[in-house]
Amino acid sequence: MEVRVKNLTKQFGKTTAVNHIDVVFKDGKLTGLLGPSGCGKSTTLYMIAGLEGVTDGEIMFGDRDVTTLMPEKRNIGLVFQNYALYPHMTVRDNITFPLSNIKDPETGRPYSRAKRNAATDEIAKLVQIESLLDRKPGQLSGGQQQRVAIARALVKKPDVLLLDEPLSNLDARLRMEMRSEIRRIQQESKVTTIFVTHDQEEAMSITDEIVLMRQGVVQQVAGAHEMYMDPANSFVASFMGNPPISYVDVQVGGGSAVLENGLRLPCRSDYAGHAKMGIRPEAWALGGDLSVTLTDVEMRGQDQVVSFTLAGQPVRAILNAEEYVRPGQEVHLRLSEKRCYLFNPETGVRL
Ligand SMILES: Nc1ncnc2c1ncn2[C@@H]1O[C@H](COP(=O)(O)OP(=O)(O)OP(=O)(O)O)[C@@H](O)[C@H]1O
Repeated sequence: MEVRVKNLTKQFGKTTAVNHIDVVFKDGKLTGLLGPSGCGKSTTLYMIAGLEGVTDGEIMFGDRDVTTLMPEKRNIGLVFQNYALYPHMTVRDNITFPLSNIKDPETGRPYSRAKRNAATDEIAKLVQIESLLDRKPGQLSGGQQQRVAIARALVKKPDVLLLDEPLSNLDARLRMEMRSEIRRIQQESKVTTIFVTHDQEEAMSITDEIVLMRQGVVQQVAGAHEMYMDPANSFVASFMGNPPISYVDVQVGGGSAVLENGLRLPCRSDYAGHAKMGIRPEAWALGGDLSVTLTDVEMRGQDQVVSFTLAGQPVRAILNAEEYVRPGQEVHLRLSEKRCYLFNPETGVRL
């Protein structure tokens, strides 16, 4: 089911947590709600869930206006970072629990035991916890508990699945595993899913589309590839990618970008004038005619991240690790113009 928010706004006293946003969360897709701490992503999710009232705006699930509906009337599944399973109940009873609160739409009466069990078995198979159904949550690993929480959120076949930083309590290895599991479960169940995270890599790796927010305002809505390759502004360019993009002040014109010290970088653009030039770290390669002195080298195995300055401004580059380089060394680099972007120096808007 498509989720559409129009002019959605949340004010907490003087703080505008969410500032007049318009977003369409596509039917059957996994959308990441991404941004730094405090940008309003959880507040947006809570308003969609009905856990937080709206100050202004509308929330539509398909043709249904749910803006003022109680959470239990919205047919949503929710998963938070602390899974809040019932410790005294078995895994089976935890998963079945949401069905004990609602009526079977086919009969208009409470779900029969047989139907509850069948729904639980089906969802346990989907999230691969069939062998754990008789255990208590305390007898499960963190990843297994999170699978149970997802099963519990999906058992009543919600129209929308809402996940609030569901992986942040897991260790790094488990997080990677559960990332791909959430992707698989979402693709198999085809439930429209909104996934809150502050981790750009997590958002890029599993989502169909990313909504990137800053200070309550949506900066860009795009798939991971487009958002990385074609950022709308310098905030987006800086937020996506690790190591982050570097910036140098330039004067653009005649096929070049000229730095303050007179250094010329290739730059074909229709724009002429002062700009902030963003250079992705992978834009650089060894072997070229630009001479720089390395200030730092971080060996990562498959490649190495080096630092240097251009006209006094710090720049980071990812280089092939085959050639051994060290701090203090002078190296010759070339720049791929395709991975450079021009931004308005005041507003950060892409030129
Ligand atoms: N109940 C509240 N009362 C007052 N201010 C709040 C409340 N909840 C959130 N805020 C404020 O609203 C803004 C957005 O908060 P929100 O939790 O939505 O951000 P977030 O992007 O989810 O951040 P995080 O990743 O840290 O959870 C912040 O400035 C926060 O301090």
